[in-house]
Amino acid sequence: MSPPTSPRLVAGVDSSTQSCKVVVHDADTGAVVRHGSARHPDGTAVHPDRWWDALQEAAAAAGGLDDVAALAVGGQQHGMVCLDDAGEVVRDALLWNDTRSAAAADALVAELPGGAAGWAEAVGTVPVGAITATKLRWLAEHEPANADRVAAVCLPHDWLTWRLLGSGALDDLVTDRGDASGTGYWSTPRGEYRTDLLELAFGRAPHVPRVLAPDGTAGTTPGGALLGAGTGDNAGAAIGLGAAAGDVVVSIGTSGVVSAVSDRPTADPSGIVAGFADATGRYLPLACTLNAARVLSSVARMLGVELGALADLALAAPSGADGLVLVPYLEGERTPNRPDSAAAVHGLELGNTTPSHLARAAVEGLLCGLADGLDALVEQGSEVRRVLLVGGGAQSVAVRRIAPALLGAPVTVPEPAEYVARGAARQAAWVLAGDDAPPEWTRAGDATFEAEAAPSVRSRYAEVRDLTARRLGD
Ligand SMILES: Nc1ncnc2c1ncn2[C@@H]1O[C@H](COP(=O)(O)OP(=O)(O)O)[C@@H](O)[C@H]1O
Ligand SMILES: O=C(CO)[C@@H](O)[C@H](O)COP(=O)(O)O
Repeated sequence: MSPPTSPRLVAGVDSSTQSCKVVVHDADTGAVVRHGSARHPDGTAVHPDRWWDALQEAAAAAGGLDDVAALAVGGQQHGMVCLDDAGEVVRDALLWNDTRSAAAADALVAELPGGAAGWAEAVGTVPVGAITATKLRWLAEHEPANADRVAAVCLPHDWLTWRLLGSGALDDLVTDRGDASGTGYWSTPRGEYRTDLLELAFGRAPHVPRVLAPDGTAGTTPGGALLGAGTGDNAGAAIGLGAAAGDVVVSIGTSGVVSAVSDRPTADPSGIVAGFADATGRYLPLACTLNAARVLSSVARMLGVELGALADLALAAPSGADGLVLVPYLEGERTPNRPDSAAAVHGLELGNTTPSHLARAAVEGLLCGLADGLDALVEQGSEVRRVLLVGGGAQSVAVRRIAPALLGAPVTVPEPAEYVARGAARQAAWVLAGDDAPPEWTRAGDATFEAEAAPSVRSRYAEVRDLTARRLGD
């Protein structure tokens, strides 16, 4: 009898806003073999070395990567990583949720002929403070000495892939179409860089990463593992979930995201739907809010309870919280574009001033913002057969139960797993196999939630969502 053979292993990395997760999978079946994670620092400007440190810590916690045949990195989108001509980081990266470039975004929208519609046609997305191009404009205007040092600009997953490659040569920087499509200077409909828009934003065109095909390889790590192209975290989640036509993915992490894979690019001049690309050669129209899981943790802190108790409180109040509405713009907001707004509570009456009502209003406010994004996605042509709910916030039983009523569709909660890391690992397995399509990895353990639609909760939220105070900032 021949001895049992060990499975071939692949790893996926999710370098997200709050943490880094490393998951090692069986390349053939997708089964999780081992995993580890490490925290990222708080804040919206972070030195990329901290992501590298967290990746090392998470990989060690996952039992190391020495026996892994291939790996790929999924990462938070849009963050501006600037390198000088020696490959040194010029300044802390400005993350997707850093809103200091909101005025630069307005200026860039005004400067392109056609304004918002012109940008939507050109690259698929109307720039807001999240988009990399606006951060470059901010840098050029506010830190000219740093701007002068910039030889190359890339994104978090590009930089980590480059560090894993280890050559240190700027020419070895690579990205993929999923993450490139969030820069504001790569055209989703045309599949190529718009160097003219990079120059418009920054005044000149620094070196940018080569865009690999979805099954392309960045090379080999010094340890001998094949490196996949990697992608942005939302494209990573879509491939990790195996999202198909009619599936809408709602992710409640640091950001709130509603996205759907599509065979055609979108161009939404309202700016609500960002016309991104996915990690398989298709498209990923997406609406992203700045305020998601942290709405729940913040309100839990206000009420002095844990997240589980917050969910119980929310479920103890009636639908609509007897008129209490929480508009959750704790960090300003991106969709809708309200970078200067603070959060608000409306509709206080003697009868609804209980912890339970506030907890309910927090869950409903968070979900109403995502439901607005879902409506916009449908207007852009996405079909909704079911909603797949993922991210840390999907662990909340209140979110699971209330989401179908506000999103207007059955909500499927896949078995808790790191779907971004799984997507990156599936991409790595695809590169390793050299096949035409990613390997078939099956998922088990979906739970489905249904509820009667609650249009009155949506309309009460819509009445007050623009009634907010100005944000004083941090
Ligand atoms: N049971 C829960 N209820 C509500 N929020 C939760 C729960 N479990 C985790 N979270 C939140 O999920 C967030 C982390 O989710 P994750 O998807 O990993 O975020 P990110 O990818 O942005 O780092 C944290 O803000 C955490 O508080
Ligand atoms: O900016 C976007 C999408 O456009 C965010 O979704 C970021 O990609 C960060 O994601 P999380 O850390 O919340 O997963």
